[in-house]
Amino acid sequence: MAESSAERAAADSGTARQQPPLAVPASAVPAAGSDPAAVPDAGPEPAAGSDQAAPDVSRVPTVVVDDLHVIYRIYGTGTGHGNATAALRRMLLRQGSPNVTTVHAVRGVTFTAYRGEAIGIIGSNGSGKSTLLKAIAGLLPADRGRVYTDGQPSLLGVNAALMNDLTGGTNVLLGGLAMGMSQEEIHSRYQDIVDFSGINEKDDFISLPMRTYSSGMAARLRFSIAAAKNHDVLMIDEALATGDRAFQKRSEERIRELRKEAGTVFLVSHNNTSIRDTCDRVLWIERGELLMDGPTDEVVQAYEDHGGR
Ligand SMILES: Nc1ncnc2c1ncn2[C@@H]1O[C@H](COP(=O)(O)OP(=O)(O)OP(=O)(O)O)[C@@H](O)[C@H]1O
Repeated sequence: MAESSAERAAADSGTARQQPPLAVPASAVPAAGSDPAAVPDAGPEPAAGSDQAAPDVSRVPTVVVDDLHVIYRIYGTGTGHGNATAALRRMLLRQGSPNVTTVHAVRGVTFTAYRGEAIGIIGSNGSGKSTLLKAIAGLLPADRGRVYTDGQPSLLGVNAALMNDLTGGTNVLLGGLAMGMSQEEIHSRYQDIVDFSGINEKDDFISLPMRTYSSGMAARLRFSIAAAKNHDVLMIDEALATGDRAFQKRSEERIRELRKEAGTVFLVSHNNTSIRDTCDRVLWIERGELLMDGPTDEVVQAYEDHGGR
C-alpha cells in the first residue's frame, strides 16, 4: 500500500534533500518480456542531475517516489509445473520451490509530483510505465525505495475492474460508491456520467450488461466514472487511446479541469498528441529507468528524435 501524506514525507525527509543523479548502468539489461527491438535506442545520455530537479519547496508535493524498484517474480517457469497440484506435491515431498524468474520492471525511479501538475509517462512497450503507476497506486509492493502519496491515488486503467454481468448503469452506482461518493452525489451526477461516456448515443446501452460493450465503450464508461469525482491523484493508463476522437477531446478537457481543481494527473499513453495536449511535464521511462523528466515539449521531442512514437 502506498504510504500516506506526501507533505509529511517531504517534511520528514526535509523536502530539499538531494535526489540521486540518474545513472544508467552500463550493464543495464532489458527487462524480460520487453522488446529490445522496440526500444528506439539507448536514448540520450542523461547528464547527472540535469533531468531530476531538486524538489520545489514552494509547491505542494502530492507524490514522492524515492529510488523505487519493482521486481516481478514468476514462479514455476522453465518447469511447466506452476499449478496448485504440482505445488502441493512438492510440499508433500518436501521439495524446494520451483524455478523463479524475476523481471526488474522499475529500476531506481525518483521524482516528486506537485499539486496542479499533469504528468505524462512515455516509453516504449514494456518499459515499465504501467508498473510504475501500479506501484504508486499501492497495487504492487516496492522491492526497494519508497512511494509517498497525498490521499489515495485512483488508478484508472483499461483493465480497471467493473462487474461485467451488471448493467452499465449499476456499474456507475458501484463505481461511484467505491470511490467514496454518497448515493445522493452519484444520483445527481448519474446523467452527466452517462452523457460524458457517450454510451447511450446510439441506443440504450447503459441498461445492458457491460459484457455486451465493446472494449472502447467499456473503457469510456470507466473513464467517465473515475472522472466524475475530483481526485487528489488520478492516474490514467491509456484510457484516452480507446475512445474515438470526440471522446478523447472530452477526456482531455476533463483532465484540464481536474488539474484546475488542484489534483495531480498522471497519464500513460503512446499517443504523443494526447500527451502534448494534456500534460505540462513528462517522464520518459526506458527499461525501467527514468531517462528524462522535464517540460513536455523537450521530453517528447527527445523521445521522438530517438525513434519513439
Ligand atoms: N504481472 C507481470 N508479471 C511478470 N512480468 C510482468 C508483469 N507485468 C509486466 N511485466 C513485465 O514488466 C515489464 C514492464 O511492463 P509494463 O507493463 O509496466 O510496461 P509498459 O511500459 O506499461 O508497457 P506497454 O507500453 O506495452 O503497456 C515488462 O518487461 C513486462 O513483461
